[in-house]
Amino acid sequence: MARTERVARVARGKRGLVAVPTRAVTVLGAGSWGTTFAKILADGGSDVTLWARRPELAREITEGKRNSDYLPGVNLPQSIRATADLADAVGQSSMVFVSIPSQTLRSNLAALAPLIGPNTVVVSLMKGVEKGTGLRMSEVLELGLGIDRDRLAVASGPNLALEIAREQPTAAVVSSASLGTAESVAMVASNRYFRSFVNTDVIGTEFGGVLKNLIAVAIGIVDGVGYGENTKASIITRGLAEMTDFAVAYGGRPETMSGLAGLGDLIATASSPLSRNNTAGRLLGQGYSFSDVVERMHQTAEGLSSVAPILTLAAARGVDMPIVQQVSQVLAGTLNPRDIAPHLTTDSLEPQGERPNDGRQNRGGSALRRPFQRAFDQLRNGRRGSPSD
Ligand SMILES: NC(=O)C1=CN([C@@H]2O[C@H](COP(=O)(O)OP(=O)(O)OC[C@H]3O[C@@H](n4cnc5c(N)ncnc54)[C@H](O)[C@@H]3O)[C@@H](O)[C@H]2O)C=CC1
Ligand SMILES: O=C(CO)COP(=O)(O)O
Repeated sequence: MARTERVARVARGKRGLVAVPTRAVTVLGAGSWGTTFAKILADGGSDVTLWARRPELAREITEGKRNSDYLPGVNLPQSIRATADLADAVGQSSMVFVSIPSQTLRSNLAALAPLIGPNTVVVSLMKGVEKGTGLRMSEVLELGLGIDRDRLAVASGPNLALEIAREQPTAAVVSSASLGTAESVAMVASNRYFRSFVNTDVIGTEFGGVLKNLIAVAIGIVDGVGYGENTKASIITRGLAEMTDFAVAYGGRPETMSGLAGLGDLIATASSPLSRNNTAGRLLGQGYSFSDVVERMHQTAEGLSSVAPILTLAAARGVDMPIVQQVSQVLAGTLNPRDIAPHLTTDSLEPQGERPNDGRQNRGGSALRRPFQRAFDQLRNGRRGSPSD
C-alpha cells in the first residue's frame, strides 16, 4: 500500500463505518516548532515524516520518540518517523510543512525544489522576513521552488510550541490564495487540542506573525528594565496599531490583525516567558548587548533578524513604527533600554490604537478628532482656539 493511502482510523460516514485514509505529510525542521507541528499532524491522523538536520536527532525521534533538546519531557506519537535525508523525508508526501529559521530558508531551496511534486502543497510555519530582500517566507518559497501561489499556504497564530506539545488547547489560521488549499491544510492541521481556521489573507497572516515578534521584543525589554503593566499595555495596544498600519500598507486586511494571527499571537508572545523573542528582549532590558543576547539564545528568535528589513519596508510605504524603531535603537546600543517609551515620541494627539471600526486607516485623523488636534496644535503654538472651530 502506498504511503499516501494508509488507513488511519475508522469513522462513521453516511453509509456506516468507513476507513479514513492517512495522508503522508512531511515537516522540515526538527526544532521546537517543527517537532511540535509534526505531533499536531500525527495526532490529527497523518502519517508524518520529520526532517532533522542532525542524524543523531533523527535517531532520537524515531527510536526514542523524544526530542530532548527542544521539547524536554514531551513524548512524541509512536507513528512519527524522522530522517536526516531530505529526499527520504519528502518522498511522496502531499503536503510539506517548512519550519526552519527564516534566514536559512533560501539556502535550503535548491535541494528542496526538485523533490516537490506537481501537486504537492507547501506550507510555511515560519515567522520572519528575509534580510536583504524583505520578502515574506511564502514569497521566498514561491520564487525558490517555482510553484504556483495556489499550492502555497502559511500557518500562524498564538502557538507557543511547548504549550501545544503538552496538548494545551489552542487555535491557528491557515491562509492561502486558494481557499481550497487553505481548507485542506486546515483539516490536516487540526486535532483534539489544535484547531485551524482559514482565510485568504496571506499577507496579513504572514506579517502578523513577523510583526508580533518585534513587539514581543519591546515587551521583553520593558520586563527586563522592570517597568510594569501600564507600560506593557501601552506598547501592546499601540503595537497592534503599528502592526495593522504596516500590514494594511502592504495589502493585508485589518481584520486579520485583530484575529488569531495578529492580536492573538501578540498576546501569547508578549506575555509568555516561553517566547524566545520576549526572552531576547528581557536580556536586552537587563543590559546585555545584542551580541551577548545572540550568544545566549540557543533557539531561534526571529524578531532580532526582522527588525531591519521591516523598518526598510515601513519606510518604503511611509508607515510610522515608533516601537520597532526603538527596538532597533536598543539593539544598536544607541538607546538605553530604560528610555524605551515609544508612545512618548509622537506629537500626535491621536493614538494609533484609536481607529474607527470600519477598517479604514486613520493616519490622516478621523473627522471626529480633527478639531481636537487643531485645538491642541493652536495651544501648543501659543494661540487660543476652541475645539469646535
Ligand atoms: N517555537 C515556537 O513556539 C514557534 C516557532 N515558529 C516559527 O518556526 C520557525 C522555526 O522555529 P523553531 O522551531 O522554534 O526554531 P528552533 O530554533 O527551535 O529550531 C530551528 C530548527 O532549524 C534547524 N536549522 C538551523 N539552521 C538550519 C539551516 N541552515 N538549514 C536547515 N535547518 C536549520 C535547527 O537544526 C532546528 O532543528 C521560526 O520561523 C519561528 O518563528 C512559529 C510558531 C511557534
Ligand atoms: O510564534 C510563537 C508563538 O506563536 C513563538 O514565539 P517565539 O518565537 O518568540 O518563541
